[in-house]
Amino acid sequence: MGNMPSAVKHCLSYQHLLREHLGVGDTVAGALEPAQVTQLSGFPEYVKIVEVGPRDGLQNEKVIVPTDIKIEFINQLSKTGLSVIEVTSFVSSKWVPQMADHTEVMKGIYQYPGVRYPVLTPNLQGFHNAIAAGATEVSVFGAASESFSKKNINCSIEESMERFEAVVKSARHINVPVRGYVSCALGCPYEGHIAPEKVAKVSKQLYSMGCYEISLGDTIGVGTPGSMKRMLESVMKEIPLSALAVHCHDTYGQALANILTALQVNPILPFSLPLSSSFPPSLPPFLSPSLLSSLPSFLPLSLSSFLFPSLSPFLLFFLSFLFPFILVSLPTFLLFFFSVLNFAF
Ligand SMILES: CC(C)(COP(=O)([O-])OP(=O)([O-])OC[C@H]1O[C@@H](n2cnc3c(N)ncnc32)[C@H](O)[C@@H]1OP(=O)([O-])[O-])[C@@H](O)C(=O)NCCC(=O)NCCSC(=O)C[C@@](C)(O)CC(=O)[O-]
Repeated sequence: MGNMPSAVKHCLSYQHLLREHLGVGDTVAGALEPAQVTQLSGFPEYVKIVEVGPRDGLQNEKVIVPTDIKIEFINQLSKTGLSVIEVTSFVSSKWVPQMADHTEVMKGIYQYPGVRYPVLTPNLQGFHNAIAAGATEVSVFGAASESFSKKNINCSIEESMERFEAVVKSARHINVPVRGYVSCALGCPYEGHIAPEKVAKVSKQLYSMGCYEISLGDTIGVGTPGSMKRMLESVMKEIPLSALAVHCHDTYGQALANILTALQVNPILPFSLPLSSSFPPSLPPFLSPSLLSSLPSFLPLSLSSFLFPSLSPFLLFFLSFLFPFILVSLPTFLLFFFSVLNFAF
């Protein structure tokens, strides 16, 4: 799509998605016919959003963001109604200098009641540092690709599992919940295609050792609805859907399509995807994050490096099925109102 701004690309793929996958014409969600709204039913009632901007977003910034700005950023995010904000990584500053201020950030933020602030911990050293800095939830991060594991955390998948077991064991002693990431769930920058069975295997290992949620990362954004579906179907054979999350990078503008597919895979059971986008303070009231976080927990969703303008149509579309009453009843009410006026005068 050449130099088209990413927000426009998302809108285009959103329309494409409606047409191709849901049989809905050139329309926006707010203008769906009642029959089309019914077609969209079967989605989970709630999406849990795991905001990962302060970690996954800032770790990729060429210019290192000053610590006080990070703290302010996280404090502002906390006020939006998000229930989970990934704060930083307790990793080596030689590997990721952007996260070198992890301790200061963790100690500096205001931890709002009701908001959780997980941090990444690749090994016991990171875990102990995180706990000492005040972390109350951590995430281990493995990969379904050997090459990626070596490049990212300098060990094989097998070695990483041993390290993570040690972290989970220590965390359990002090009642600290642990999330598990599986990178390269839909493709690897070094190995290309990754078999869904490999993703399922690593996911199962993490879940079996005690990670309460497994976040399946499309690390380089090469996933498509088809590969997302195949991968999820494979992972779902090994671990319950209620323990799954997805983490979609939008590198090629496919994140919305992939998330929609994930939402459709099994609408009956609880589901979890992390959606790492920050909300602007001025959402329309019916799309407010506090509304999202107050709905029953069915689905966490993580979409990395996502901008609000591209998120908005998705949320509008996704939430519209929650409001068929509003969509249908407003025109009906107006018709009724005007026909009464007509009758009266
Ligand atoms: C895992 C290590 C540390 C292994 O790195 P290593 O060099 O193999 O570690 P080591 O155990 O041999 O120790 C070497 C040095 O590192 C230090 N060290 C050892 N551990 C730590 C620690 N926890 N915190 C701080 N320092 C640490 C240790 O103290 C020692 O220091 P020295 O004696 O040389 O001064 C390294 O590879 C690393 O830090 N990797 C970070 C990778 C990373 O953060 N990647 C980005 C996050 S993952 C991601 O973005 C994917 C995700 C989650 O978003 C999902 C998706 O999109 O797919």
